[in-house]
Amino acid sequence: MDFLHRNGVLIIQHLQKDYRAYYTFLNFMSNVGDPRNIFFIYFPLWFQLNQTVGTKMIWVAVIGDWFNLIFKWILFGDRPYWWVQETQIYPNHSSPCLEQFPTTCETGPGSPSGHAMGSSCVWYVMVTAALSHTVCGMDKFSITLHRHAGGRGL
Ligand SMILES: O=P(O)(O)OC[C@H]1O[C@@H](O)[C@H](O)[C@@H](O)[C@@H]1O
Repeated sequence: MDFLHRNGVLIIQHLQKDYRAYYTFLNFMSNVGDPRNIFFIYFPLWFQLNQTVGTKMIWVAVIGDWFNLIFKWILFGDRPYWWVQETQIYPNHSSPCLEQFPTTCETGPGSPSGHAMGSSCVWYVMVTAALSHTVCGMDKFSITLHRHAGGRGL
């Protein structure tokens, strides 16, 4: 497990150091996908626009959170920012310094990440809804075009 955590810390350090320029963008994407927005924003909004997508959104929130809770009970994983303080693998107080953000300062088990699971579900529902809307719109457009061309005998 230490091997996994150690490599996780290396990846976090790499992202925090080399992708600092993308901080605003990544933080924005993370906040947009925040599962708590489902109840306050996405579900009411989508339910007005499209009931199927709205219902899908609420099911994703409920089932995703439930699975996350079960997996957290089973895995009971350490969070990187406390693991680096507790592990003995870094000699003489040489533990790496990891930057923390409001969403990472949680006190419960960290694995699997509820934020990552929830955000990917939110993004999946929104992207598939947007894609099917676009494809549907293009299909209607091509049918209209076809009829129009057929009516003119082209
Ligand atoms: O399990 P993680 O990754 O710390 O994420 C949990 C948190 O993720 C956030 O996105 C949710 O808004 C919080 O409600 C939740 O507690």
